[in-house]
Amino acid sequence: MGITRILTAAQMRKADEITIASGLSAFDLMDRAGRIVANSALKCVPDYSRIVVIAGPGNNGGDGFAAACHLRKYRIPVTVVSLVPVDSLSGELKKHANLAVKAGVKVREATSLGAIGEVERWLSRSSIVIDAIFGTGLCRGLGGLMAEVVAKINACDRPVFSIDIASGICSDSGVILGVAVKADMTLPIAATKWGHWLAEGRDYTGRLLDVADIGISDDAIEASWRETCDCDDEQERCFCVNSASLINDEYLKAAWPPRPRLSHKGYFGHVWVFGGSVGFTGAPQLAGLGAYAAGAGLASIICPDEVWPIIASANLEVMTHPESSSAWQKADAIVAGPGWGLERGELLSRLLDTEKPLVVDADALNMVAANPALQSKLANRTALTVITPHPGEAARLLESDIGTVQDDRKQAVLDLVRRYRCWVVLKGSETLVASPDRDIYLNPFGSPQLAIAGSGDVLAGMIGAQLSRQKGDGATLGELISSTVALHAKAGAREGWYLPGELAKLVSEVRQNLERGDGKEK
Ligand SMILES: NC(=O)C1=CN([C@@H]2O[C@H](COP(=O)(O)OP(=O)(O)OC[C@H]3O[C@@H](n4cnc5c(N)ncnc54)[C@H](O)[C@@H]3O)[C@@H](O)[C@H]2O)[C@@H](O)CC1
Ligand SMILES: Nc1ncnc2c1ncn2[C@@H]1O[C@H](COP(=O)(O)OP(=O)(O)O)[C@@H](O)[C@H]1O
Ligand SMILES: [K+]
Repeated sequence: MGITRILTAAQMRKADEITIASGLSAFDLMDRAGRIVANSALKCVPDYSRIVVIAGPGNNGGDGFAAACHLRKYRIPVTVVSLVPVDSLSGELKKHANLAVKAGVKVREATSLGAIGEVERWLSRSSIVIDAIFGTGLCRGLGGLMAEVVAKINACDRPVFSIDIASGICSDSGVILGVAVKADMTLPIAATKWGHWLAEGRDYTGRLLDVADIGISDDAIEASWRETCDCDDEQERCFCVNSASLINDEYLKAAWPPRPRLSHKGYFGHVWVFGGSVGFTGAPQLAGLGAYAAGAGLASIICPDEVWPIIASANLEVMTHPESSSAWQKADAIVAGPGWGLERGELLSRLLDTEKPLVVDADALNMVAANPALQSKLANRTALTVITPHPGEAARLLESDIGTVQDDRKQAVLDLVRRYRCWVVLKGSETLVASPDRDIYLNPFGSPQLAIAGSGDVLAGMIGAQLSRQKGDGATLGELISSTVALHAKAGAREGWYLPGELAKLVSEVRQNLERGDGKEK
């Protein structure tokens, strides 16, 4: 399984340009896209009945014509409904339209609202509708004829197969630009786009098929990231995406290799959780359980003296010390914040001063958000640091609001990196992980079942476990942190209701399956 890249529209255009400049023609790219669309769509057609392609004015429409042509090779009856006059097409679009006609594709035009009844009739005769109206070139809200056609597609009760992205979804933000096709499946061309994942995009994409490889190389994609950065000063001001990819099962395997037979608890690291306060005695315990679930050898809690007896007596597994203890100085990694309250700024400041790998979570983030001195310490910390805000905490850290964070999560995660210069885990549906060098990893796993108080505490402890055993096993930091988010999400997506403490158990089951290498994790 290769890496699945995530691109913006500008990056996709740049990667196309680079590929074309290297000798692969735009005609061939479109032909390859069309062939893969045809083969994928055929898998969804029950018999050799008619396929209707709705083609828009740009290259997405061109992919539609090319697909129609390839479908004819299997003698499938195909109608292309062009939403612009076919005579107005030019370049490779025109060539593919001509080839489609030659191959026996019925080409019809619907270029004004008066034709909407016709469109409805063609749709009713199709076994599957291929949406080739707009791809990454959509730049403004749909209106008039285009909007009416989209409404008819959504009402036609046929499976809808979108080429590249559901028409009407902004490929950079996932928001609906006026109206959008509600696809049953989408075939991403050359790479996934942010719009498949963000905002409403994920719901409108339907099943996201494997990326169609049309010959745009990884090198071209990496160059597109570099060449679409328009910052003046790479060192100081640049906060464009350096790379973006989906977290996949390979990351999980890299992060949890088989346990060495001669290993011991020290090998897997000792995580220390700083947290707990009156009313919030469970949070550090959940983080401790999370640390064990992700594979830590030892987990301990340091909590305020007044809650120490409660936390210490509530569990056997996680060692518990009052704040006066200095045993934590041997920690392999520290998790600060779960249930800690807002009165622990001085201790947090000391932890920021250490060279220990540190996860800053929950109330520790709230203290940072309220205190410029802590902000500066966090931003200038040289040791490995991960912050794990949910959207509310992210808004506080950015002096913004939750709506702004959620409307552009990619930008929010980059803004957090720019400001705090550390690893960022922006939680929520489709959690984003970003490195200080602005490599972004998107977590496609999970379930709204995770929206339960305490599940974030479990995750913080899990990340602590990964940081405490970074000595191990050859996985990169990006793999370690993003696979931890994915493991938590996979465990949380398992059938049935669970309490956050039980989530730790589910995490440990998925993790053990990975370590055994028996591939049974679901
Ligand atoms: N080099 C190529 O030829 C390749 C093209 N590809 C396909 O091409 C697509 C991108 O093609 P384009 O950049 O031509 O973009 P689109 O095909 O998405 O559409 C752009 C056209 O739509 C018009 N438009 C935008 N918003 C509109 C609105 N709201 N109402 C009416 N018209 C609107 C624009 O003026 C432009 O003419 C990709 O999504 C992919 O499907 C890929 O197959 C990769 C290779
Ligand atoms: N709708 C959702 N879909 C997927 N994951 C979710 C959803 N809502 C919450 N989560 C996950 O659940 C966890 C909640 O963390 P957080 O909000 O910090 O909770 P708490 O502080 O109560 O532990 C995060 O890992 C988040 O990504
Ligand atoms: K489309």
